[in-house]
Amino acid sequence: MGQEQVSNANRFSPFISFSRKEWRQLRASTPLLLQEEDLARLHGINERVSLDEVEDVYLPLSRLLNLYVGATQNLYEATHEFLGHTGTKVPYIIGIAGSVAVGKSTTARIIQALLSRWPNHPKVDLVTTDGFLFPNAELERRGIMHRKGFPESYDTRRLIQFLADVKSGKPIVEAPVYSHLAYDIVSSEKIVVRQPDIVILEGLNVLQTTVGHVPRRMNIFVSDFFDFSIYVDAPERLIRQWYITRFFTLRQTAFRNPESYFHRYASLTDAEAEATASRIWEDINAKNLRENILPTKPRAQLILHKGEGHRVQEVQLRKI
Ligand SMILES: Nc1ncnc2c1ncn2[C@@H]1O[C@H](COP(=O)(O)OP(=O)(O)O)[C@@H](O)[C@H]1O
Ligand SMILES: CC(C)(COP(=O)(O)O)[C@@H](O)C(=O)NCCC(=O)O
Repeated sequence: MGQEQVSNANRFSPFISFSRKEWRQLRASTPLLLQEEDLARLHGINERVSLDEVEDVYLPLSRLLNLYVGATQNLYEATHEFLGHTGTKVPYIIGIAGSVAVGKSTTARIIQALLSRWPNHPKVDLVTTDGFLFPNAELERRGIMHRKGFPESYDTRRLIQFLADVKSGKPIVEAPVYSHLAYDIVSSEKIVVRQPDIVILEGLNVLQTTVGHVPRRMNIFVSDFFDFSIYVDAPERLIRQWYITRFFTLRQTAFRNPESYFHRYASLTDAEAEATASRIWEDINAKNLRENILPTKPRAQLILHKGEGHRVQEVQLRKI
């Protein structure tokens, strides 16, 4: 492609692309500096996340989100004034999508920690969509136990009801909880959302509008409730590697717990662990990525493109 064709392609793309260098400069006027305690908190989330990554990628992102939340809060004030002060405060909702093991939950927790430092939105709650998976008993009844994470394994109706309740300003809204240890929904536990300033909803499925190639029967989508959405992206060969590495870590940690659903994996040799993780990756997670997750990428408002070592190399922001 010649130079002119490249710039034409960019002109018609719905996204503006930033190299890491360009993106990090957008943090320049952020008054926020990271304090020792913030760093400790971020390392508590994931000790492998480097300070460079936080400063170059996540601080500019938190600045952008702060501006967007502030603009929405101003719009809300305008509507409130127009209606004669009858409205209730409703949370700003951010969706985070991407493959299993791409780093959605780490990204969500970093963003939660950084956003809660801004005075106009200190209360930031995090909800994951795994709580909205059908319980194992129901998945078994439907014969789809091997399809966990695929669109049909979620109670999407319930997820949409949850979001509708949060967005209508209901004072207390409950979300169900999934345990990776039990590999099932824990019916005795709930996450309680009490009108926070921001809700981050993280999960594979948050930008989906179809089940496979068939449009969903409901004409309302999870993403209809989002004020902003992020897709965490990386080449499949890297995500596969991260999935296998995480499986090895779990073999030495969580799987050792006799209560773990996958306790039997704790005694696998390295070669067996590699083969088992590769098989689960190929049969379930890679398939789901190709068929149901990757096609939702262009629907996001912002895409984080990761490379080796989870380093974000490029950021794409949707033009308004
Ligand atoms: N920014 C990052 N830097 C280093 N390691 C990361 C980063 N994000 C995620 N990881 C690692 O990658 C793996 C997958 O991350 P996780 O957040 O659990 O993914 P997901 O929620 O998408 O399944 C984990 O082992 C995690 O420690
Ligand atoms: C629970 C998950 C479906 C992820 O759910 P999410 O929070 O993204 O909705 C996934 O982590 C999972 O367990 N998949 C099943 C295959 C596997 O064990 O990797």
